Amino acid sequence: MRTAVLRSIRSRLTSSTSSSSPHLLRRCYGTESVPERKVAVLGAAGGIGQPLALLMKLNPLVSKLALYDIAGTPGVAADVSHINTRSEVAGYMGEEQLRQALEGSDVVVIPAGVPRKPGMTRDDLFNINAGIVKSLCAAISKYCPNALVNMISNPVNSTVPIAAEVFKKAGTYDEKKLFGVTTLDVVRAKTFYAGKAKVPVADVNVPVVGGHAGITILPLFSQATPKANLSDEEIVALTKRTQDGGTEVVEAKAGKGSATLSMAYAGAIFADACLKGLNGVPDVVECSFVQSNITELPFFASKVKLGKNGVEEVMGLGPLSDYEKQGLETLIPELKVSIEKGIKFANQN
Ligand SMILES: NC(=O)c1ccc[n+]([C@@H]2O[C@H](COP(=O)([O-])OP(=O)(O)OC[C@H]3O[C@@H](n4cnc5c(N)ncnc54)[C@H](O)[C@@H]3O)[C@@H](O)[C@H]2O)c1
Ligand SMILES: O=C(O)C[C@H](O)C(=O)O
Repeated sequence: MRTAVLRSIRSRLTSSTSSSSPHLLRRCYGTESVPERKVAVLGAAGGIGQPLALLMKLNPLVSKLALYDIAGTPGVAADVSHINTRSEVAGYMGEEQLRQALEGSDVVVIPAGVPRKPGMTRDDLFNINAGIVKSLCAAISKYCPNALVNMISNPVNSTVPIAAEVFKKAGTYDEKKLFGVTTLDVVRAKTFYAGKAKVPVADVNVPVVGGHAGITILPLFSQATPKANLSDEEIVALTKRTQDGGTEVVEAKAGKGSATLSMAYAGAIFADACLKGLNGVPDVVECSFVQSNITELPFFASKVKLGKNGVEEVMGLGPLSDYEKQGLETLIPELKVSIEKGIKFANQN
């Protein structure tokens, strides 16, 4: 039973999250040919950090796993390190160990920061998380300026622009290497769509574009596959449930935080896609909030092709339904404000 579960998780992480062929992956990842890759998780002792550390330890593409937090990492690292998989695990605690945690990293995943409580918006986290993200990104620009950065800390619509500004000031900004992790929106859209359309969830694909907060999350159910005959009312309900997915969890947790387990899963899927891209696996595609020129906004989430240098191609939106066109028009002003807030913070503080 235990072996079957582990096999299933590992196969999900190494087979197609994207359009990559499982056969090709198997050929690319014969044990001898897997390159060395270091992944650092910043905020590794938290609600997301701990299950994410577990999932990254199960990922055979990782050879070194650095677990950093301001407290609690020795225990998490000792625990995870006993799992008999490829990567070597090390825990780092406190700012004086941040350099060691980051040096040599290929991918840095950042779930550091405070989560929401009921009644809060993601933007209410800005005052605390903006400063955390800014200082962590300053360290990244010093110690691993070439790493791919996977930003999970909220509000993603502002923390990604903050990171970009910090990297620009340090002279290390590479727009191909900075990603806002919006995979949980895709994970939710797939789950909700499969339930409504009564199709096997493993077969479902749904792009989610825009940003990562409320109406800025725009699932494109008109492009969902397998196709299903859903009514307009059903599409509206699915869209709203995807947009409010985070709040649904925050309310259910009743003051004990926000999504951690589903986020760890989503974060692991996205980090895995980044590693595959770095390793030269072709046609790795995931949605992510990146520097973009597909709309008038400087950052936007859409399908992105990942390659050896990070973003290989920011893909277009594809054909939109009238409902989606309207959603796009409505989200742009809100997303613009969040992006500008992040840029302003980074430049004033
Ligand atoms: N992008 C998404 O889809 C998504 C989904 C869920 C949660 N989130 C966000 O992820 C963040 C973390 O959520 P959580 O539930 O894991 O919170 P948590 O409070 O359980 O864990 C956060 C961890 O960050 C650590 N931390 C704080 N300051 C730090 C610093 N300067 N350096 C390193 N670590 C630091 C804390 O010690 C803690 O262990 C929140 O901002 C939350 O809103 C994003
Ligand atoms: O909703 C939150 O605050 C956390 C996260 O952004 C989510 O979508 O679950």
